[in-house]
Amino acid sequence: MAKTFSKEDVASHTKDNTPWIIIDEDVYDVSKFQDEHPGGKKILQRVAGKDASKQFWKYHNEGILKKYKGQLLLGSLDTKKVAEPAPAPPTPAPTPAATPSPSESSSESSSAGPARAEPQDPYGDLIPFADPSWYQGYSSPYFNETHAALRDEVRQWVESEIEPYVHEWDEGKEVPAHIYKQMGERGYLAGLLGGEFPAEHTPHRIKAVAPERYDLFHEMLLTDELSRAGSGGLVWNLVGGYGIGCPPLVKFGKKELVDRILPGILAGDKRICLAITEPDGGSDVASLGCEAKLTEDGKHYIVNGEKKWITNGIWADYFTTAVRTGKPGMNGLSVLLIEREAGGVSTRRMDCQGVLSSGTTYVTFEDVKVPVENLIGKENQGFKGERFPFFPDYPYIHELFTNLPSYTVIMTNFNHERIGIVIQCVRFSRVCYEESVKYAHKRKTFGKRLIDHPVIRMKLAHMARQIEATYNWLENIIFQCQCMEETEAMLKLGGAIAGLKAQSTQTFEFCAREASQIFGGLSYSRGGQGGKIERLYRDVRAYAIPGGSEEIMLDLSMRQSLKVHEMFGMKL
Ligand code: HEM
Repeated sequence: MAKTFSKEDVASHTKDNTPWIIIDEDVYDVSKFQDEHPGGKKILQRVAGKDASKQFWKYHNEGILKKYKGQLLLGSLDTKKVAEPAPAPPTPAPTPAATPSPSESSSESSSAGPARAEPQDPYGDLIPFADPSWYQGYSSPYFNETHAALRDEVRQWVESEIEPYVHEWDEGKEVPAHIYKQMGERGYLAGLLGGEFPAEHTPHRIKAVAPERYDLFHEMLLTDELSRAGSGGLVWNLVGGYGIGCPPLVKFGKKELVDRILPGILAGDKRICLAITEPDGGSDVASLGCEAKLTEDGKHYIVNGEKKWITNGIWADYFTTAVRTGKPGMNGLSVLLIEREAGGVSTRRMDCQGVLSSGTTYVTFEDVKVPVENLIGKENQGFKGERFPFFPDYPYIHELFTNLPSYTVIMTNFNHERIGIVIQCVRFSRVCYEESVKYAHKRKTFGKRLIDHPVIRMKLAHMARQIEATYNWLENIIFQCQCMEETEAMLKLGGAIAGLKAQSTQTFEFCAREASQIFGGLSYSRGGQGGKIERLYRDVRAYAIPGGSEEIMLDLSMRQSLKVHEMFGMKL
């Protein structure tokens, strides 16, 4: 049982005698901590023996208590009421509303019209717009009890083992290896491949949801809840290289190669990244020059070249790499799985503006010998290849495929990557907004709380409207992806996803800026109450530029959508 103390007990622990303080009816021993307290020793001593809750909340947020509780908490006041036990989790009784995820609903039920959706139990802090509306007692056709259980599973992990340390990790430019390992053991890596849960390749399972019920909304939730830690560096460390480097291997790699290396990757023992961009070529992939020459015996490629801005490259064991195997242009590119242990692979960390713990890397390949079995997809068809022979029964789609450039290994990856970016940007925007709402309720200027100033409410309102608009478009896109075959989705949704990517990065940039104005100086210095905002502000460019810059995305969104709808019979 936790220890209890009377107010008199605490009062006897003053500055001269092992100082204790009270925060929210809990008792803390700050005697050993006072010398290292970043706010100063004297300020702590002045409240020694007293209730310091008011002063504490003025200068700190809840993350501080989570971080230091283990070290400083002695017990509570004997007057503190014991918290009611948490209500039992809702029984997973499938209601028509909350249950059928799109993949589960039959064509019969869909022809009967949408069922009336019952809301799930409210979850989280219930600050309006700080979480998706289905967390807060509003109905949704997309989420059932398995989604709610996964949300809680990830949130608890992030709040206890990640969020309190994210600032240190960002400053140290690294996330401890055991966190990545847990991503594997908890089944989260396996759940981030953009499709079915790969149960045949890993013994690891996600506790909250069985593989056969796993869908794209679960995957969305994983990334969303991880992003709540408020660090692009953290999310990119954990899923940045894997989320874009592994799907091409799984979808287009030879069975022997996949069977040999995928289980180690999914377990979190080995790391993989995607190596496309070069010092001389970003979005213009046709100009890539990293060369792979077939040996005379036809058994190996010899790879020479440089890659730049490669997320996770510094820690990667495997590099899903775009190489030139043929003539100049899009038709001479292939994708090779390069293994670090082959030798000739060097990696150097790059110094960047943001996402500091993500390990942005400069990679050089010097006479690296790669077995031909490591070719992913077909030679010279890494980007552009055979026409897709799908949908013969649907002439308009078939025609579409034969009229547009066909997309292979790398192109199929883009939608998945961009949706991941969108999910992160929406949550980071919510973090900026949520932190601002909380701070605006405690900070006073000119005799009023910030929230009581109309100009501050106006800022919050503009943040919220953009967040909700972006998020609702995202949900719709995830639903469409779930209803379509992957190749069809890639083509029909590519334009919308590109537009949404630009929408999300502009929303993120706006929210980071407005939050920073609300926090003032606290978001100009690193760490502390405005620490999340300062960090996210630096991370913005890492979202607006890679994965297709805003300019390219907006242009593509119109070009591709117009082309697709022309095929549908668009009337002008
Ligand atoms: C359990 C007790 C406490 C712990 C663990 C603690 C911890 C910290 C930490 C880690 C910081 C660095 C900034 C941040 O990360 O937010 C900080 C700053 C500060 N603390 Fe505390 N603190 C405690 C109690 C108090 C109390 C009771 C007061 C006031 C009476 C206080 C006043 C301050 C001030 C003024 C700052 C500087 C804020 C700034 O830079 O804007 N702290 N504290």
